[in-house]
Amino acid sequence: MAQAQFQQETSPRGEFVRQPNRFTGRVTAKSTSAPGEGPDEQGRWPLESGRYRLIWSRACPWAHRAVIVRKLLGLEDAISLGTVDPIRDERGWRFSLDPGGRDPVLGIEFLAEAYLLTDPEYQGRVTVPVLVDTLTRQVVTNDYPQLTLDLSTEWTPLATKDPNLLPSELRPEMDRLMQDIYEDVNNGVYRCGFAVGQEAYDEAYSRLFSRLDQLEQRLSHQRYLFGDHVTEADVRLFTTLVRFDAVYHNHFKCNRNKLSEMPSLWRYARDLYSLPGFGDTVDFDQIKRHYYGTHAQINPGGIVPQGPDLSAWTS
Ligand SMILES: N[C@@H](CCC(=O)N[C@@H](CS)C(=O)NCC(=O)O)C(=O)O
Repeated sequence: MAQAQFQQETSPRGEFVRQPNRFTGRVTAKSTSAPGEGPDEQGRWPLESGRYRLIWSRACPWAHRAVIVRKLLGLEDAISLGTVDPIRDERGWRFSLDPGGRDPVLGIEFLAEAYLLTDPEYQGRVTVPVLVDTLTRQVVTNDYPQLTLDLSTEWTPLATKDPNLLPSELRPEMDRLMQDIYEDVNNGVYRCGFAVGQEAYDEAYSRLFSRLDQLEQRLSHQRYLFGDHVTEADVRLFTTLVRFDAVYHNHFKCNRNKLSEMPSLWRYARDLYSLPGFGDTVDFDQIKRHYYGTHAQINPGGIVPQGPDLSAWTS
């Protein structure tokens, strides 16, 4: 069997099995801690404007969704944003885009510093997105699915916009659809790309395209996943779709067809792209350089392809 990109996260059958999210702290107005204090007995950090810093990579779909939701909710002043270099070196994500190579607020060079300060025994991958407490430089959470749900629900007192991304009457159906989209599409493209067994790849590929066919059908008669209103489910699907033709189709072998060959999904993704918070947070150059440049088992030479032509996203 071929060498896996992430040995620790590969099953004996060659499937990619994503590591669990190590840090699961939550920021909420329900915390009984005073401002400036750490989490209360139930692990709840106090809600404070300007205290927490979201770290993202422009390349990463999981981090991208947090940045979109933060913007849609108008939380930019409440939660500051730090950006890592799309190319990791052997020490992982680094702040080499910042002057002096350090995050200007946290003062660290590598994201791993915050992880190890919080858990000196941490041995997993150091991932984005992550919410960091600027007072202690401790990681609050890298639990990206909970993070965006909390932005919509627990951060309401600091939000300056109310896009209603999680309409309560739709929640049960949204949760089911978001789970299907996670398994087959968001994580499905990684299960294709990081599979090191033919069967594991075939299964992930078939689930990915069956789910995309289903979504194509759904979107043939409605503008967004839940009608005329953008919800968090759209944010979650968008961050994978916008990377599809640029990287997943080729680099992760998700190549039955391009997104641009699925008319409803293509119309839908470009519609979202045109909305504030979506297209203006996409950086195709960093996306391509990250994927093609950092997965040595998949693309040993690190060559970043010139194509495809992405101009249709904006035309
Ligand atoms: N936190 C999640 C997902 C987030 C994630 O995988 N982010 C990627 C970027 S898209 C990352 O930070 N990878 C770092 C690495 O692979 O070393 C996980 O632990 O699997």
